[in-house]
Formats: sequence, C-alpha cells, structure tokens
Amino acid sequence: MTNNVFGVDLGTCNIKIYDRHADQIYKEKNIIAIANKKDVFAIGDEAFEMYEKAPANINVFFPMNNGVISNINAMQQLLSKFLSSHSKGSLKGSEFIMTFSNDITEVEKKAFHDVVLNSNFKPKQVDMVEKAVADAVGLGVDVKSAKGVMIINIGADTTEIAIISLGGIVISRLIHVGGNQLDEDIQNVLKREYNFYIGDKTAENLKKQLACATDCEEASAKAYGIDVVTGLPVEVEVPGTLIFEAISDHLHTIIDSVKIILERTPPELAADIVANGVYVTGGSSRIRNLDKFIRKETNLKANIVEEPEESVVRGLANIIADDSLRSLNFVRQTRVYH
Ligand SMILES: Nc1ncnc2c1ncn2[C@@H]1O[C@H](COP(=O)(O)OP(=O)(O)OP(=O)(O)O)[C@@H](O)[C@H]1O
Repeated sequence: MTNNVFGVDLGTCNIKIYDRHADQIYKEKNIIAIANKKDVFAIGDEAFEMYEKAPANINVFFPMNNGVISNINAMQQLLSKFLSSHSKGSLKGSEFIMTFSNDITEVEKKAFHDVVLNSNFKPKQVDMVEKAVADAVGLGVDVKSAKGVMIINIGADTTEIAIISLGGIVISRLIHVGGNQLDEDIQNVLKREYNFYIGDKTAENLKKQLACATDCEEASAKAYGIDVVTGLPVEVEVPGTLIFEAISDHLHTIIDSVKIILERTPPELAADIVANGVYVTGGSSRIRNLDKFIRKETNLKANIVEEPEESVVRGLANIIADDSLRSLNFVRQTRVYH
C-alpha cells in the first residue's frame, strides 16, 4: 500500500483531518487535558467534556489561540494521539497538507509546518496551502480561473476575508473576531443585565440556540449559572433579543472589514463578486439570517454553505485527490532522515 496522505486543518476550536486511505474526515474539538503537568489525560471531544469541570491537577486547554498555535508541544501531542486513534495503519512516512491563514507572521506559519514535520510519526513530506484557497476549493469554486471570488470564513477566534483569483490570494484580512468573542459578548451582557454568571459552554449553547443576525423571530432559552450577588446557582430564561443586542457590535466589525476589502478590490474582480455573491463559511456562519444581514449591509448576495466547519478540509481532500490542484500547495519540505 502507498503511503497515506492527510489534509490537516487546525482550527482554534476544532481540528479537522482528511485521511486519504480511509477517504474520511475526522473532526473533534482541538483541546487537550494534561494531568499533573505532564501526562496526556484526554484529547478532543473527550477532553472537551472535562472543560470547566476538571479538578486542579488536570489542566484542560486549547493549544491554539487567535488562529495560531500557542502551545506547540501540546498541539503535537494532541495531533499524534488524534491521528493514531482515528487512522488505521502506520503513520510513518505519510504526506501531509496543512493550511494556515495568510495574514499571520512567518514564525506562526512555520509553527504549523513544524508541528507535523517534527512529530514522532516522521512524515515524508509536509506541504502547505492557504486556508482561503482550500476553502474555495472545498466550496466547489474553480479557483484557477481568472474570476474573483470572495471567501469569508468566520471561525472560533478569527474571521478571514479573502479575494481569490488564478489560484492565489489577491487581498486578504484576518481579524480576531469569531464565535468565541460572541460567546464572551453573551457572558458579559448576562452579567450586566441579570447579575448572572455563565460558563463558556453555556454561552456557546445559548448562541447556537438564539443567535441571529437580523429579522430575528421571538425566542428564548433556559440557561443555568451563578447569581453574582447571592453566589447561588440559578436558572434564567434568556430572551433572544438580548443575544441579538450582545453580538451585534461584533457582527458589524466583521461587516466593516468586508467593506474595507471590497473597497480595495480591483474593479474587474469586484464585478465578478457582484455577479456571483460572496461565500460565507466557518462554523460561525451558522448564525441565523447571516446571509440576509450581509445582503442588507453590502448589497451582495451571500452564499451560505452546508457543514461550514468542514469546507477547508473538504478542499484539502479535493486537492489530495486531484493532481491538477496540487500546484496550489507550496512550502514543500521533504524530511531527510540520516
Ligand atoms: N449553530 C451555530 N451557531 C453559531 N455559531 C456556531 C454554530 N455552530 C458552531 N458555531 C461556532 O463555530 C465556531 C467553530 O467554527 P470552526 O470550526 O469553523 O472554527 P475553527 O476553525 O476551530 O476556528 P478558527 O478558524 O478561528 O481557527 C465556534 O465558535 C462555534 O461556537
């Protein structure tokens, strides 16, 4: 059997990997639980179950922050466990294609590359592809044509806005606004309005149930937390209107960045974007009526995609399967074993 090829999209919240031999995508939370400062206790969805619930000797944390690797050691341990638990057969000598955001520093890009290159599964080769390009491939866009395409990927800690043409990024912008900031907005508004303190998971659940960008229907949801004044656990019925108000500023921050990119887009490419609309993806694009909101604010049609967390890794799968797309990869590095 030939060596396996993996497409790896490391996100701040989720890790998504395509395995060519199994022709399957694996997705879990990008989180690790370390016991007694050294032993890997759990990773992925299992570790997420422990988040905000673990005793003092178990540290449960996300090894990525703001779309970049903040703890390379932990990321390496997590990746190694993740791959060996999902993928059958030996990992040694496999090829990897990694993605990264265009607007991060060279040192941060190198960390994505090195996390695999220096891992214990000794890869044969590590290629890199820009996340927005993989995203466009995953959305079924003909990236190699001379047509301009705008991709807006709203993830957990970041939003990346990019214009693509002829297989490359013409202009892009990465802002530190994503689902995590919306969760914080929800926590803050509940503390301010109700003296009510909730954890990160509860905030995320409220967002998934109630968050809406415009023309919101009346809705509410129950949440459990702590009354800041009495210190006692309480249940509160949270109205959707409050969540709408809480996240509104950050949604406008995203739109402002989209407008800045549109202003800087060369006119011929802008014409293509007007004709085809923008593509909105990433997990946070699941916010209700986001397409209507973008249309209202920019006059552009917004194409919302299915399974938006997986568009980048689907793109990697297509690049792996289709030799004509392999030229989209770069920073090719082959490991030399002595
Ligand atoms: N139904 C939903 N409504 C709103 N937000 C959602 C919904 N489902 C998932 N999300 C949010 O999507 C985000 C995760 O998306 P995604 O997997 O694309 O991010 P990531 O790739 O891990 O992060 P980043 O791109 O910032 O590195 C989380 O913040 C999550 O709360």
